[in-house]
Amino acid sequence: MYTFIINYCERMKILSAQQIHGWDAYTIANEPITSVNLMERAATACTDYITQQNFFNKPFKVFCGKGNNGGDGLAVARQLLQQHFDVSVYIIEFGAAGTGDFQTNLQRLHELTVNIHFIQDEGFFPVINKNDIVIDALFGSGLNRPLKDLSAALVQHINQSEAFVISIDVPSGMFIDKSSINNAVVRANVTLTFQQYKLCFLVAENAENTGKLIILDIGLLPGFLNDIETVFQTADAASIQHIYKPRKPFSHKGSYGHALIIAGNTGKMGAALMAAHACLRAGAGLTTLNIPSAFLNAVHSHLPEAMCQLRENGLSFEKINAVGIGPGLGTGDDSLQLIEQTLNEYKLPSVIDADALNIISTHKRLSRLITPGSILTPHPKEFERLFGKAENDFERIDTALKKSAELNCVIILKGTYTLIAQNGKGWFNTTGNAGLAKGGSGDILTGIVTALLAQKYHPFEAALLGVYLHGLAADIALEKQSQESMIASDVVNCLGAAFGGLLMG
Ligand SMILES: NC(=O)C1=CN([C@@H]2O[C@H](COP(=O)(O)OP(=O)(O)OC[C@H]3O[C@@H](n4cnc5c(N)ncnc54)[C@H](O)[C@@H]3O)[C@@H](O)[C@H]2O)[C@@H](O)CC1
Ligand SMILES: [K+]
Repeated sequence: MYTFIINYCERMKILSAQQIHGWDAYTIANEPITSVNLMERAATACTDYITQQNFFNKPFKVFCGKGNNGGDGLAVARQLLQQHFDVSVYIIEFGAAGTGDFQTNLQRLHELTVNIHFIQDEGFFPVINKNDIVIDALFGSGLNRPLKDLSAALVQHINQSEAFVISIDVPSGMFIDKSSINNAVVRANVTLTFQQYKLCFLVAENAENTGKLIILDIGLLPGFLNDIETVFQTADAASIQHIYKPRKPFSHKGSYGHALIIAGNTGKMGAALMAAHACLRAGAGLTTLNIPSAFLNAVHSHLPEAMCQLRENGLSFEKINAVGIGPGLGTGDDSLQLIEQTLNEYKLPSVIDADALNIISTHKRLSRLITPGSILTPHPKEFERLFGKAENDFERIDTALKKSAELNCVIILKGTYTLIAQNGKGWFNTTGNAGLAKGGSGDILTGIVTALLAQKYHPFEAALLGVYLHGLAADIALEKQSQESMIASDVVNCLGAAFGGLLMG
């Protein structure tokens, strides 16, 4: 089994709604701190953020439910009033009593203002002006069913306004760990969430509703995380540093492996060049490109460090430590043959990308030939061609976890927060930026991960480190480029600084 276990990254676990609740309770019991004081700490973190923004004394309209998310909203409203802001509070009324901490905060707020309104039906909705700042504290991690009736109408009312919206913990109506597609969900400009990433913030389908995500530290005790099992984690600098193996002074090119990149075809030779360039820059001892002979001169003039195998002469895996196959290969019969031969003859893990994945999608029998430990690097469209259409991002992620276990492979599902799935568990990468949304980015990722495999990183480590470095290099490229102007070669040229960044943490 190619499962690789990392357990030194406790604080990056992604929790379910129930576990989040458990973490609050653990902190309350063990710090110890009262529940209402923990709420005060969460509210203070929100108020501090809000008051540091340039809202130029605009009026605040704070919308609260009657759970603890609403309690946060009431505490924020009080703290803003204490700082002399103009604050009105609106509480959605379902007839039931609020939670204890909600009631305590309501009492505290009553001592400061009478500007508190209960919304019993749509007639009570206030006019929301363009100039208002809306604080959305209707529902948080306790949401247990889609919003409907009055609460859905209120969310729609907020969304129809042109006001700037700040959601506390989560945009109201959004589920923490499952899809909220087609539900009524607040469309926030900023979401102030507590302590950790939540799964809902890592998927593209929620991006428009989340707006800018700010993670506020509210001092939940890290000890809780030691003993809990999660399906997902994020990869942080500390975990990546553990993976990274610095080069040894008494080493030679043979110490770092020989990578073979099988890529490129007429009209798409750039993909092969970019993958090989990235492979060289990511540290492979030797890099060989398998290409049609017509492009030999192009490779020698652009990448003199790379060696070439001529495709017409067949494939050779002699002394090859890692294969990367697919970028710019095309989907013709010649490529099908190349892939079939690679899957049949090469018995170490490979990186399988782009057209190689597309060919496997149309010749499903090939998936049975994939060597255990191989790394598949689909973007969402390639993923769907391989494994079927998903109803939403959460379903796609779930399929990636299942397929990684079934095929005994690592699956890199590319996206803003790329998922690295292995044996039913998932890691999300947090480096990178929208400058990577461009042709060539995938080709260089294949080159980087192939180079790391050649250097004898475990496939899961190669995937995690490769994706992290790829994103970090893109972040560093922003020092000289914009997200618009950045091209894949800029990212490759920043790999040196990215490796350097690993050492600094
Ligand atoms: N001490 C704590 O437990 C802390 C909790 N915090 C806040 O507490 C929130 C979680 O609070 P709660 O667990 O009380 O939950 P919420 O405040 O998210 O709301 C849950 C309430 O709404 C009801 N509800 C759920 N779905 C509904 C729907 N679709 N329509 C109508 N009503 C619905 C539930 O039955 C429950 O009464 C977090 O998001 C966070 O904002 C923070 O103050 C940090 C500390
Ligand atoms: K909320």
